[in-house]
Amino acid sequence: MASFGEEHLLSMMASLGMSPEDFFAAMSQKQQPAPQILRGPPQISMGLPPDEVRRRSEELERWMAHQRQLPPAKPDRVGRQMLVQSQYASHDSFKEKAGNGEVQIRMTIGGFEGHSSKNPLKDLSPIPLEEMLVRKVHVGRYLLCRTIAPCVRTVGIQAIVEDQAGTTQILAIYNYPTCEGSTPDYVDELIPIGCPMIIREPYFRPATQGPHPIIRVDSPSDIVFLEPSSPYLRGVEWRSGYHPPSSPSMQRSPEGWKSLGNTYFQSGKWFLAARAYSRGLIMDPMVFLLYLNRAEAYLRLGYYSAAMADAEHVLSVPNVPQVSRDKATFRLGRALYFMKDYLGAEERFKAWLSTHPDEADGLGWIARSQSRYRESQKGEYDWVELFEQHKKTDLDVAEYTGPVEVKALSSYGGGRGVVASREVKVGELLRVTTWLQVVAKPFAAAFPDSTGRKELFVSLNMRTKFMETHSQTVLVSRVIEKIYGNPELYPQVRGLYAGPNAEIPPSSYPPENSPALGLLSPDSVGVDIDADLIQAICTYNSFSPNLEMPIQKSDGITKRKDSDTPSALYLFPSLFNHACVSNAGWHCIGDVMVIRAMTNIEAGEEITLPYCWSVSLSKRQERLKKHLPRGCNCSFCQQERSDGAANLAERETLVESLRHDTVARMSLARCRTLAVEVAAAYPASHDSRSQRRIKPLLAEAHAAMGRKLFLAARDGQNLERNLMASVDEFMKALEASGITVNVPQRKTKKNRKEVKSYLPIGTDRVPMDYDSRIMEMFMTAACFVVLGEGERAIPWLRAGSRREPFTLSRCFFIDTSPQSVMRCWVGERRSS
Ligand SMILES: C[S@@+](CC[C@H](N)C(=O)[O-])C[C@H]1O[C@@H](n2cnc3c(N)ncnc32)[C@H](O)[C@@H]1O
Repeated sequence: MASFGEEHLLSMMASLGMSPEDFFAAMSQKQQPAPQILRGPPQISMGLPPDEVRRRSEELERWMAHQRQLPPAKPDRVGRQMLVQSQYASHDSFKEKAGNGEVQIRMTIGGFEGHSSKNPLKDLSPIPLEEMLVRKVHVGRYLLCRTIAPCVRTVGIQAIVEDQAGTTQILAIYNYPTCEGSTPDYVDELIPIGCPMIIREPYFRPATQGPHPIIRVDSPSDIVFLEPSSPYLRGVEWRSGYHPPSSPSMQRSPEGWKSLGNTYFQSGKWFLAARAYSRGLIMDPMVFLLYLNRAEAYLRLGYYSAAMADAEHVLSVPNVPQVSRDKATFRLGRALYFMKDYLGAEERFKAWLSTHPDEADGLGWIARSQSRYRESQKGEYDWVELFEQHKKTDLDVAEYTGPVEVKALSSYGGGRGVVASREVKVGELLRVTTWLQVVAKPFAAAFPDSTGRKELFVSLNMRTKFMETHSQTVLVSRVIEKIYGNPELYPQVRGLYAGPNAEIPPSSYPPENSPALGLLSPDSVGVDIDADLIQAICTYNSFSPNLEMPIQKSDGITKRKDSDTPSALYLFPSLFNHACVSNAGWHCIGDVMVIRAMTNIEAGEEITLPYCWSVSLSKRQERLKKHLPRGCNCSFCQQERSDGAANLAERETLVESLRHDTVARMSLARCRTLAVEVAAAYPASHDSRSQRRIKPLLAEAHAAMGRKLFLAARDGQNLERNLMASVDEFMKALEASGITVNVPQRKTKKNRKEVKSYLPIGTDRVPMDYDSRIMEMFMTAACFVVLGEGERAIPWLRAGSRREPFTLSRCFFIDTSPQSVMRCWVGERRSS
């Protein structure tokens, strides 16, 4: 029974539509203590400025350190009725908000006090809730409990559970498969009332966002949902009764489970379907149709090794009718395809086609398998076809790794890096045979989704003390789900660098083949997933795939439409170390990452990538902080620093003046003096005779000047003079970026062919800021077209549209014909 006070509180929470956790969090926010007293944790909320986020994170860290020193203690118990009623109120509110189509904004804290069990369930002994202590991981024990109220989607899933003795507690389950964006109805079916479960080595976490401790499960491998005949339920009695009120009834036959599974399948609830088929199989493992159906459900979920195992099982059973064998063969082919066994897949599709000669589907799959095999073996891609699909976030492409190998490089965090296994030349993809190329698909990815999102996450990453976007937040649970469904891939993720406080990973990658583990059933994964480790790995290895977007015309400036930051974990690309001016570069087409040489590379030379780029030294250091807490020391940064503090400070100021919006408002005269000021901030005495120095800020200044002159000409001011001056500035911009500008060749009878393919730029180096420089090449061409010198324009169009992926991707969005350049000029003039 709830006391009068409790009832009062209850009705207040219900009227506010708040769960006890939310309610107490809100209350403690109002009564936030002074930091030094450490009476309660600081509250982290959205919209705090970065400095304040850092300050509160540090305070939270101190608070947790203080908590760790305290002995474990009995929690204050909240009455059963109060918990259940407020959970129902939250559930109603959850349903109402979902019904109204409201986007649920959720905030969480990651990289902090996580716990995942590593001991097998068979070695654990039960513990009742009454014995569990706050601030303690109950190593060697397991909690048997069941839900007594509907579950509610919060950041994870919030449940109210009871143990056999009827003691109740709030349970928060994070990172459970298929929960992202789930509706109230789905959650009701995923974890129904009365659902019995086991929590391995439960952690009773002190409240961080409210005074109420909770049992917190971070890893889906720590929770085992029990089917009715589980040995862990044998002889178990529940003090509160056989079934909690409102618990759904269970199927009683394999056929019942099959038909329930089919109903789930038809409504796209593949996880629930796979679970229903599994329960049918527990009742009768001889029903091969349940394996066959489950294989399809696993395929839809992306649990490929499990799908393969089920399809293979059906094919191994004697006397299975041909129609089912065919289905199993086709499903096996698809599973193998997505497991990158393209030859195996092709074989299965051919076998399938032999019994279905009229089905076009089979031919399509055979062709896809053959293309993927070619790509994976030779690195031959149809780039144009790929760029055409650039908006997709799941391109059908095979991975390829060129002449590179992982080597122990002890000076780096993680102790490894990637080196060239033979000499590599930068150059045109289709002509040069010794190019470097790595093409990778993400292990898991999250892209901003403007349509139909039901929830928006923001998280505080306690490792970096930065707020993370929705995509960065959900990436962690997507990686966990991929491992859940494909446990044999876990070693490849676990072998990545997990930060300075984690174990040093093995020096080789990928790890030696360990015996393949499959998913046992949707309710039980055969591998212990360390959720905290995955969070760390995502922190130190994820990329933000810079989706290709059409270059938009506006003062010649490249603009992208992205408003959120996509986030993806790539496996092999995670092994490359950083250099600001690197010898290789990366970019993405859809979710496909392409890594290519930016300069010629010697055999054995380390290959580096830029993790980020900015012309500002301080901005680069700020962005690299989580990787390089003591700052980047690459040769380019060293060279920049050698210019001295005064020049660097001056350049930081000038970076601000060179922002595109500022330049757009600037007069031509001011822009000219700005270019002079920038040039002066690079002391000529530091220029090397043998090598042209890269001066990215100077490149920006010249490019800005060139654009100003171009616009002045377009506006009718000294057309010829301004266009020639504009070309001159563009040339200076290219040179400041490190591009060699070639003297045009004279046409003679002998070299007519060479002149036809002549490139006005050197091809031995692709600069960091190539995106911008391509624009200048096209604008140079435009200048020549307008000046009536089409012949001189053509080499610049050729230069800007070189047939290699980095440039091709840009050109794909631009019509590079002289007519189009002309049209663009006339159009801009009219609109101005
Ligand atoms: C994505 S991992 C790169 C591969 C890593 N070295 C490994 O062994 O797995 C990123 C981490 O490598 C280290 N690292 C990368 N570039 C570095 C650099 N230029 N200097 C020092 N450490 C670097 C940092 O510890 C960084 O957090």
